[in-house]
Amino acid sequence: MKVAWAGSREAFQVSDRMAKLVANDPVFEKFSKPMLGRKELFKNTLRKAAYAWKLINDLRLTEEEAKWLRHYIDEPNYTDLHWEMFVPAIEGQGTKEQKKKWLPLAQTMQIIGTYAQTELGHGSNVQGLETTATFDRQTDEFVMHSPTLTSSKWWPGGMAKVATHAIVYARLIIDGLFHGVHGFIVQLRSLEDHSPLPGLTLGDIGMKFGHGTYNTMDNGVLRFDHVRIPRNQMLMRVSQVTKEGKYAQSDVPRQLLYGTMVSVRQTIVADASKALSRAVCIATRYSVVRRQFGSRNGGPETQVIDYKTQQSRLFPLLASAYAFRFVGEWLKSLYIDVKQRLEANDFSTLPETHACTAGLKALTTAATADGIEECRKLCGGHGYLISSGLPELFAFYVPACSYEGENVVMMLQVARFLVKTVSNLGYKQPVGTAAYLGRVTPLLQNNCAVQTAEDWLNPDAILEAFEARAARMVIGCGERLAMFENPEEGFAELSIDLVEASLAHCQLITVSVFIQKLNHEIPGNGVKRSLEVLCYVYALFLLHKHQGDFLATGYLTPKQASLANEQLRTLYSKVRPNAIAFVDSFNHMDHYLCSVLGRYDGNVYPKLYEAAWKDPLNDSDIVDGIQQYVQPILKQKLHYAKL
Ligand SMILES: CCCCCCCC/C=C\CCCCCCC/C=C/C(=O)SCCNC(=O)CCNC(=O)[C@H](O)C(C)(C)COP(=O)(O)OP(=O)(O)OC[C@H]1O[C@@H](n2cnc3c(N)ncnc32)[C@H](O)[C@@H]1OP(=O)(O)O
Ligand SMILES: Cc1cc2nc3c(=O)[nH]c(=O)nc-3n(C[C@H](O)[C@H](O)[C@H](O)COP(=O)(O)OP(=O)(O)OC[C@H]3O[C@@H](n4cnc5c(N)ncnc54)[C@H](O)[C@@H]3O)c2cc1C
Repeated sequence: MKVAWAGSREAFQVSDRMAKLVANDPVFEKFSKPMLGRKELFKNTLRKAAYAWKLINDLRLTEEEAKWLRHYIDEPNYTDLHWEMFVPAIEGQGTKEQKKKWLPLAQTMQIIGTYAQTELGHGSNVQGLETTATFDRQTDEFVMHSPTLTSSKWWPGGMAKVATHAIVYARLIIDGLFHGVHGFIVQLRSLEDHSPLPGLTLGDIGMKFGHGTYNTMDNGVLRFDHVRIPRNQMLMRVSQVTKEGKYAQSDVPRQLLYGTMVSVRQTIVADASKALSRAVCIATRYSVVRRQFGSRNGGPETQVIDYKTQQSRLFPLLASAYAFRFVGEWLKSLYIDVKQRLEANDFSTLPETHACTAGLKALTTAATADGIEECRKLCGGHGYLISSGLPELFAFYVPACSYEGENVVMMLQVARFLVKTVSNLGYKQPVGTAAYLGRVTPLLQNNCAVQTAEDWLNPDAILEAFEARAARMVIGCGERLAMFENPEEGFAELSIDLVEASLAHCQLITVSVFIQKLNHEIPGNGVKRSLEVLCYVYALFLLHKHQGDFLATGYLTPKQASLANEQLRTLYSKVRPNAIAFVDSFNHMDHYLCSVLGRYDGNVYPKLYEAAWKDPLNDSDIVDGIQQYVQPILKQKLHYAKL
């Protein structure tokens, strides 16, 4: 199962080696992080990042190994933006000459970059950005300027204190004409003494949610006061500006300007299963250790994992972690394929890839963030302790619902893709993830054939149910949209339904990828049978949660919906004996989990007790402030008993 989770034996070995490297090195200790102040916390992160870079070079780690190393260090920092956004932006949007100049500098970290798109006034609406890049023909330069307060760049990670360079998105202006938003490589700091270059105002935007998690990142603010950069620092794969000031667009579609976001959204989907599996591992192990009620004749109480209600909250999350792992793997292969096509100037699959990355990013991050919080509740009161590992994991993860495309905004992008697909149905056969929309007639006409709970243990029945629900919701939206004279007005009016239809479409993708995975790639019958159980749990849990959709579209009868729920209960009993094995298969080490409740050895209570004594408040019996503020209250003799 560890191999099935990792994707291959080799993938397992690489990640396992890197997990151990990090866990066994005292530099990467992280348990004390929540006790540090912001400055200490930040310096500590800089120290770890520098040491990691040294390890990467000394040990000659491959790109894959380096990624795992950074992952297990488990602290967001400036290198995330450098490797995941700055470098890919140059790779995807730079010309050959630009790549030749900038990539070697970035890949050896002689320069450190960030991705400066969002502003104080605009994040989602990229076309609304206000920073200007005005071409000056006399000097062959662009003048970068922040004309308003709301045009201040706001959020870019690593920008406040570390990055030497940024890809800055700004409105291109030539001779007073606006030519859309483009990316520019801008140097921010001196490579000699790290001071901000003239004309730039740079700073940190302040503390973020949670203490020891995202505050290791220096998210920054940046303002330009007429800062000049050479013309050849505009990323020019998509559009070019000549020294005469002529604006030209190559036959590469404009959407490629958004390519870095497609790349990172894909990574975010691939990473969702890491965060969810981490929370599920903690909650499952603790649910086996924790006992409440049910003691008979002085025997042990019931392990909380044996309560059906606990199972009904925990096991769907376990199944979701596996579903997200597989859909992440699948999306990565879709992305690699589109990347190769784009390099060969084949842009045909870009719209579908954009819809998949946007929609699955929204689906997986929302479910993961909610899932981590549910795992915290599944651990009862102790889940609220920092030492459970869950509050910090939640604080770290939850911004994924907003960054890289706010989730609802992303679902609306999926909706645009679906509406377009439906409106083209007469003359363009949908393919890939939308192929089912080419079979609307049977999907709209045939209803579910399930008659017993057993009938739900059938991948074809499940797939058809999810296809019929999504098709009926998408087609329904299409029909209602057609009644509006102005399509944009209609889209806005129906946006709630469109987001729900998009979610149905994305859930269909996750369910069908899970089923495909079982059909083709699982080594070993035991592993395959166990994963089949999780696949059914995932699908039937979604069906139960969204049964309103399945009923309202008329595909299911109430009886069939209740048979699905009955089957789900039976499936939970099948998951229970393997629950610990399922979570051990994630191969998460104690160092990575950083949780007393999720310890591999289950030695929870003595370690919880021990961890409590490490709190700085327990350094002495009488702490600072008691004499000054508590003793006087105790000693005063007030006339009235109550204030
Ligand atoms: C403990 C365990 C691990 C935890 C893991 C945590 C996760 C970490 C994972 C990975 C590490 C990565 C490190 C990164 C850390 C995060 C840092 C965050 C960075 C950022 O947030 S950067 C800023 C991101 N900003 C956005 O995403 C903005 C969102 N807005 C947009 O994308 C767009 O503006 C828009 C799509 C909403 C609208 O675009 P626009 O106004 O231009 O107009 P449209 O008319 O709608 O679109 C035009 C046209 O283009 C198509 N389109 C849009 N986007 C794309 C795209 N990306 N690719 C291809 N095509 C695109 C759109 O569909 C339209 O097409 P049609 O004209 O309809 O054909
Ligand atoms: C931790 C973190 C790190 C970040 N790192 C970076 C970075 O490195 N570089 C960078 O450039 N940016 C970064 N960002 C910024 C991030 O990309 C934006 O915050 C994100 O894209 C969301 O945009 P917004 O803040 O403008 O949200 P808004 O769009 O203002 O969202 C507010 C609300 O409005 C709703 N809404 C907006 N538009 C619509 C619409 N059309 N229809 C319906 N509802 C709508 C949303 O659903 C949401 O509920 C980061 C953000 C965070 C939280």
